[in-house]
Amino acid sequence: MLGLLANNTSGPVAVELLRYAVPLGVGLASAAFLSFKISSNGGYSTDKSIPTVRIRSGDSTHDKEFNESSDEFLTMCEATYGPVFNLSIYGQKLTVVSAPLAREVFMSDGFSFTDALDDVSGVMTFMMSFVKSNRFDDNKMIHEVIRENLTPNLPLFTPRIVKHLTENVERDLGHCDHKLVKNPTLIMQNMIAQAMADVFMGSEIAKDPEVLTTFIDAAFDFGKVVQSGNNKDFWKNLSIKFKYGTGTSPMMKHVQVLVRAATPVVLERRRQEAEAAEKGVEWERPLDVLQKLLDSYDRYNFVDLEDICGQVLTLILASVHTTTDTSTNLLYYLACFPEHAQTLYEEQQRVINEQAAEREAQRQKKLDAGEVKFKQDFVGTDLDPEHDHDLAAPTVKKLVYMDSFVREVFRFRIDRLSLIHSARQSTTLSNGMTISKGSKAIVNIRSCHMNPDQVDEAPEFRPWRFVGKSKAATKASSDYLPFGMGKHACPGRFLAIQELKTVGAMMVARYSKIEMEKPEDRLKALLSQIGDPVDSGLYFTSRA
Ligand code: HEM
Repeated sequence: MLGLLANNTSGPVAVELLRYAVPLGVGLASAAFLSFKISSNGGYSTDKSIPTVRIRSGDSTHDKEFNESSDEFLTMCEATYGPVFNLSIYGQKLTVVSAPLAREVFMSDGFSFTDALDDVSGVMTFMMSFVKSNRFDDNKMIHEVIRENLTPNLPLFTPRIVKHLTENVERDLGHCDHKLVKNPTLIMQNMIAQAMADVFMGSEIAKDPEVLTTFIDAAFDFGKVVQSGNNKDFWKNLSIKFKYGTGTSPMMKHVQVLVRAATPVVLERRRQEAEAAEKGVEWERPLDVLQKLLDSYDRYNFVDLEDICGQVLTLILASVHTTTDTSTNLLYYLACFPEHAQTLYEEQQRVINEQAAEREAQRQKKLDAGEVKFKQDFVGTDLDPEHDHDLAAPTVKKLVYMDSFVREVFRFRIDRLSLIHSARQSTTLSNGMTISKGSKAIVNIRSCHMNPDQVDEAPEFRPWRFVGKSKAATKASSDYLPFGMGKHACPGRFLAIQELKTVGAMMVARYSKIEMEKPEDRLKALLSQIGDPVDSGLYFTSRA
């Protein structure tokens, strides 16, 4: 069934490895997960006006109290100490910044998420080992490439994404009669990797089984290095630089897979482009990120194809694992709230029926006007009746209940403390407190997502709360931070949400029931974080 997967991602080992995979879109990698990698770097702000929360007698840190009930503990801290306070938690000394000041952490240039990630894991040295250009640009190039090329072309990418998702779900899940899938992540990762491979490298290269394996395994291999201890330790860091700074990075094998698969395709594209130029006709540029990078060769001073494939690898690390994790989590929400799955199904039926009727009306209009002679002349055109019921981009856009559901899942499933930022310079918040240079601020996401002033009945999962509001699942704001916000807000969120909504729509269309294998794990499933897979499998039952 999952024949294309490499051995190490197709069994229980994969689940274990998930714990260690830290993709670049590390917003999801919880502070708890990163904790064991840091001991003394940074620390809390030296500003004396920031209170330090008293440690409970008998404890040596705040971990135990936090773990007993993070909501209660954080509410108590805010009530007693105000929105900014210091904690000794996750093996670190962190300054917690809560709403309404949390947004300032994202909006100020004084704070960096990437620096914090590097501080706790030494990840940048490793990242630098497989790209040759744009190394210290603070993700500017990759951000631009996504913003200017990928996001605006999403409507064109959507049919290809849908095709891969559909093919995969039909092959790996198919018709089910209360079929137990022990590890739905494996199905999701295959689907997402294939769709991403098509978008990033183009349809032809995406067919290559080794490329697909790279899309799946890269984050695991990356995680294995990044998780291996306190990389900021001087000797450890030096050894990482020595080991991975010289082209011997374990990621290079993935770059080489991409280079090998891309080389003939790129040569053929060059040939076609030259031929078109010779004939004076316009060459129809292939639609994928690879082509966009090739076209931007001079703009970004890329060094060679290996460099370009290294940049694609960065994108893979940011996208595949994060989107796989959230798609899998979405399935658990559908299982936990079957009554809402029915509403989502009905919405989809309605929207698709409207689409089909609209297309039929357009065909009729053309026939009436004599623009098209016979009905069968529409076959193979944009108005081919075969595609009347497809999930096209405008259709996915109209799934407002699905959008609200997805946003509510992200809101509800928050990691209470997350998105650590390093202070690049001393920065004074609007309440007068200063986060001193070199210290670490962590965002109290609970105070943002569960803020009773902004969110009605915040502790409740209310999936339709955003319907009719201008709060799309892609829209970052101070009460919705799964993608961060401000200048560095995740540029891939438009693609990620498009895929998530499509996965959700496909699943409710195909399966009348998705159920938890172990209903007692319900709460864990709802609140599980990346790298912390749920123990319970899922049962699937097809619609009649
Ligand atoms: C559900 C899936 C995803 C989640 C939850 C997620 C989350 C995040 C978060 C929290 C950040 C940090 C934002 C900050 O610094 O404030 C981030 C950054 C980033 N993400 Fe995503 N991401 C996802 C998918 C993707 C995808 C599909 C792509 C690529 C197509 C991508 C590319 C990036 C890049 C390049 C950055 C760095 C941006 C910068 O530093 O300017 N992500 N992501």
